[in-house]
Amino acid sequence: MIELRDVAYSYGGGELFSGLSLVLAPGSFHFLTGPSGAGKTTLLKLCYGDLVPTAGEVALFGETTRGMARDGLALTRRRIGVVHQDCQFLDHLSVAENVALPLSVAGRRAEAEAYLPDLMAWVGLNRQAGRRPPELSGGERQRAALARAVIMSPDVIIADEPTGNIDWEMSQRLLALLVELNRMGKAVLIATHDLNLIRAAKAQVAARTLRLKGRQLMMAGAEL
Ligand SMILES: Nc1ncnc2c1ncn2[C@@H]1O[C@H](COP(=O)(O)OP(=O)(O)OP(=O)(O)O)[C@@H](O)[C@H]1O
Repeated sequence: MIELRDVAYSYGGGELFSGLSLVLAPGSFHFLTGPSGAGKTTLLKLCYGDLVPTAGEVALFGETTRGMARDGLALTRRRIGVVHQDCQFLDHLSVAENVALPLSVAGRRAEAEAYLPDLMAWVGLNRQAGRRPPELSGGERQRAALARAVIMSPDVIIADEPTGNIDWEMSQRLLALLVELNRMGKAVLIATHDLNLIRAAKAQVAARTLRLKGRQLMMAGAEL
């Protein structure tokens, strides 16, 4: 579904990484780790077409992102749900309206209304649905961001440090949701520093751990 072939990326200075290849198959579960600044967020952005590689190719559902027209890219991106590191919301809208935003923007407001109650219940936020985003705790924000990422029924979920600022219990809850999505057949890719989270996940799913270090992507050892 997502394939990186011999990819390099540079923001203008030296290359962050090069010769990097990766395939995210349907139903796969990957973690991405590596030191701060190694390029994890950059790699995720390449995977969802927010950045185009400076060398090599990224193919999303069989189509390379280089030269993809804006409309085509926007349509393809609907098949990838992204939970961003800072998970920003529109503070003048309710939590439920924020979660429904991708569907509303796509002109599918009726579907959003039909689907929202179940989705809010699934992430455990029914009681918070009418609140404004600034009233949410860190863990609630992450779950709202996950709900927003899955409302378009994407085939792939990409999450950047989803448990960065939340406690262990809440991390476990978020992980359980991601595992459930994976069991429904969705490919999951999570960038994280949290080795305990990776260990907890490996007890539940066949997750692979990729490590970005020294400009290269490696499969992490069995100790993780
Ligand atoms: N828009 C940008 N312009 C120039 N340099 C950038 C830009 N975004 C990121 N960088 C640089 O690229 C490098 C990799 O950044 P990136 O955010 O991908 O790393 P990361 O592994 O996700 O880090 P962290 O774990 O701290 O979130 C860093 O040195 C960063 O300063």
